[in-house]
Amino acid sequence: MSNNTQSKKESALIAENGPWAAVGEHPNAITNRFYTYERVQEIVAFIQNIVPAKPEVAIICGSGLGGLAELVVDKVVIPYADIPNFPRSTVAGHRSNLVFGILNGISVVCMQGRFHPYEGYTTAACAFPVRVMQMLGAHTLIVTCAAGGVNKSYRVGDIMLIKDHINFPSMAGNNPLIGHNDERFGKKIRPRFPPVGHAYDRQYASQMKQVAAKHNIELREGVYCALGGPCYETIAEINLLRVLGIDAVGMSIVHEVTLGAHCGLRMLGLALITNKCLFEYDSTIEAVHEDVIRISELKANELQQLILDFVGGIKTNKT
Ligand SMILES: O=P(O)(O)O[C@H]1O[C@H](CO)[C@@H](O)[C@H]1O
Ligand SMILES: Nc1nc2[nH]cnc2c(=O)[nH]1
Repeated sequence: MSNNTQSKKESALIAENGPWAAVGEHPNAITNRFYTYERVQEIVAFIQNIVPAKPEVAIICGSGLGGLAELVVDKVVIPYADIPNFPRSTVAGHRSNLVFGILNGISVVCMQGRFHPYEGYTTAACAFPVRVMQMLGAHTLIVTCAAGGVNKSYRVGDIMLIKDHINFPSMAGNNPLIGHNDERFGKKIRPRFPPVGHAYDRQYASQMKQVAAKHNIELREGVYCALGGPCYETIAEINLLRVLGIDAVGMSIVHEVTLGAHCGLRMLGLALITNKCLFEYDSTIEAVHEDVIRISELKANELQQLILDFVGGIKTNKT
């Protein structure tokens, strides 16, 4: 039996039995059972009925960064609430829309609002839209986020190109790929053990550096780490992260990039440093989400400029 036929059979069984049939399994295994290949296909078909054009680039907008989607022209907006089986964003600073259209000459889909594990979604549910966007036609994924600056030299408002990440939830056994490995996701056969050592595309990273230099925008480059949240970090945790060589901390991105790697997307990540993390016990400042959104919105223009130009470069490379 070919891998494909086996995947189809397993997926049909899973769809038939539903998530309740998986009681006792890892929670992400249950969610993988819910967002089967067929269910993702149904969502894709629903969207294609509304937007026949294929997006080439998928963009996930972080906290307070949804304004990027406003720059899209010839826009078609699909609220998550209208899409069967699509989750909703429940966090301030995240709208709940898929925005399709043209950004600097290239066909894009923007997630105006993402899902985080602390909202009660498993990492697999948080990340499954990546598969939807890939199946719609995207070959590139740009992830953006707000993050706390762990690196002592970082300033509020800095933009960090994500060189690599540390996926703490995954290291603790919470990876969105846990459960059935449906090899039909992605263009090629997708492995049980996908490599993520070069998840962030090196050519894209160097193109982004050139774009930043052109605009005279200082770009940091560093390692992002995701924790489960929703608490911000203790002082001891931040000091631990620093010892580990982490530059910025957040509660997103890593599960999205994991599914992106699994289905063969080229990826670029940008983190906006919205606050400096606490290092000292006599410090009186604490991170607050309202400040995170305020800083994101304040600095959104620069980030948008970088992405706009970068996306234009993808178009140029193609011609
Ligand atoms: O990563 P994004 O979605 O930008 O949001 C970041 O900001 C929120 C905390 O203020 C957390 O959700 C964290 O992950
Ligand atoms: N975990 C975490 N996420 C953030 N998102 C924005 N700032 C922060 C922060 O300081 N810590």
